Amino acid sequence: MTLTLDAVAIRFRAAPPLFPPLSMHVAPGEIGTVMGSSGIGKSTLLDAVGGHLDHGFVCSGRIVLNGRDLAGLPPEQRRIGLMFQDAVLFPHLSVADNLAFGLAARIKGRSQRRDMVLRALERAGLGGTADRDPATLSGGQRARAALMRTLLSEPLALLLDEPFSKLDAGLRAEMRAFTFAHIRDSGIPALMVTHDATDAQGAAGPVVHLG
Ligand SMILES: Nc1ncnc2c1ncn2[C@@H]1O[C@H](COP(=O)(O)OP(=O)(O)OP(=O)(O)O)[C@@H](O)[C@H]1O
Repeated sequence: MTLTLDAVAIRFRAAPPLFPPLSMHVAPGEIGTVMGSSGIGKSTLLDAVGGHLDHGFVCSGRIVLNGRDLAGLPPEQRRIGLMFQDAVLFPHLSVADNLAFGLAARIKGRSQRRDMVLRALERAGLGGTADRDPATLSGGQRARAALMRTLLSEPLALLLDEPFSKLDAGLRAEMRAFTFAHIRDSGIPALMVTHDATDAQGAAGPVVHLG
């Protein structure tokens, strides 16, 4: 699975483009990093890839996932996972039901879903937390559970917008290593927006600076 941005540029209505045309190739399991000053359009670029551009924005160039040009496709047909600063688990569901959420459409058997969720929790170092209320987990545990929920939905690519910026320094290093290792293992391409040069170094993939 690969993600290719080919001369992608975004403008708002008749305004000039937010940044010069951007090209980047992200290989399977690789993490491409987008850096640049505040307001340059980094989050808007992720919106364009995910299919969530606000009304009035126009995207030119090509965004190609696994050989398929994404132009005009709605988000649900793109199957792109998202990871944001705030790892939000549904508060009214147990940890296991949170992870099972994205599986329900694809895996019909309840016990099969449960097995997949328990295995994912083990992999994330969260064995034994399945039936707990998410509010009883630590911030780091919640962040790991949220990432596993996203990966279990088998996205074709992953978008990360400042994924570690709200975590304290120790947790940030741990979560960075955890996230990047799981992306590499999953073999999906990821695109990460960050202000933090250490994130970019850890990602060890292609890096672009907008503007
Ligand atoms: N719905 C909108 N309508 C008009 N302009 C918008 C809209 N959303 C964002 N913008 C503008 O588009 C530009 C890019 O915003 P964006 O959030 O993508 O920047 P960013 O590089 O991610 O910034 P930051 O690093 O501060 O998060 C900004 O100038 C912003 O004001």
